[in-house]
Amino acid sequence: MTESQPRRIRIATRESQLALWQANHVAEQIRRVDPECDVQLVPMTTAGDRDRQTSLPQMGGQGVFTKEVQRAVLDGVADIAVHSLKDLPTDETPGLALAGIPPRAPRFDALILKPDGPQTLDDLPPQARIGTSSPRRRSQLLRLRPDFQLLEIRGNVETRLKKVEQGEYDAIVLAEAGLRRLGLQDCITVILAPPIMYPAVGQAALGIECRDNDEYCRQILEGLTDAHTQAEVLAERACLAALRAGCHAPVGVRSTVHGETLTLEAVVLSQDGADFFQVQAVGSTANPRQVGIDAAQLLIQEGAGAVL
Ligand SMILES: NCc1[nH]cc(CCC(=O)O)c1CC(=O)O
Repeated sequence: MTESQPRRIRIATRESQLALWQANHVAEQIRRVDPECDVQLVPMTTAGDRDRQTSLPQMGGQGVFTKEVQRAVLDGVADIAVHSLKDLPTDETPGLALAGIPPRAPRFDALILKPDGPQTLDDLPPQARIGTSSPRRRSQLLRLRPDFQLLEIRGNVETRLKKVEQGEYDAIVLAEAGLRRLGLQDCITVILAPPIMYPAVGQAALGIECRDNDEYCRQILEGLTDAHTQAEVLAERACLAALRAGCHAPVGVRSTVHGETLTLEAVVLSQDGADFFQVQAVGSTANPRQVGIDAAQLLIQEGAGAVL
């Protein structure tokens, strides 16, 4: 990087409230590491934002929130792309590098119950109506309570909260991280942590991509990266990739780092929650991908391939 040249980073982002919060957050971090850098946002609409009716798996799934944002960086309309890592397909995109992985927020799921009804999962009546379109959340809830009615829900976080407030659902499940970022954490009734509910691969983490030959951006993004989070999410993503399952598969994970030891627990469920496969792989933070591959192999050995 030449010190005398004016520096600029244009951030491609979806224009949802959550995506804008995340992009602004990254902009602030960049300004902190390079106060001379002119940081701008380039908001855009993605396929996933345009079509709010179709369920995500039906839309062809992979990359509905990320493709356009990546395209802007590849085309040179922007310099970096900020994604919810959970929504970013595990297949590498030629020309782009996943160079920035900032510290992860609280990663569990949150249960939001109708204010005037029961206030725990166990107290919900038979056949309670639960709004979630995520196969991972549906399967894990059905494993506990096969009687629940799992119903599709789409729309942004605020729309979904309104639907449970108005009684269209008895409960909904959303990521704690997204609610916190939007300042909506007060609506959370209970946190659903393992072994009740394993979070998604990459949940609560951000992934920042740049063009793979952009040395300035790579250096900046490496400066925003948290080694601990990076080791966890690389293991989680390697597991999902090795299972050849997408972000809509009923796969949950919990990774932990202690010193140089990386542990990955992974679960795979059938859609109805009746079949449940659970494994644990342990390895080194120096080779996180291997831990993910090992976990996937264990799952396949256990027979999880039959439900993926
Ligand atoms: N698939 C939508 C999505 N992508 C990222 C988040 C929340 C933030 C995160 O988990 O990183 C959400 C909403 C949700 O799952 O409640």
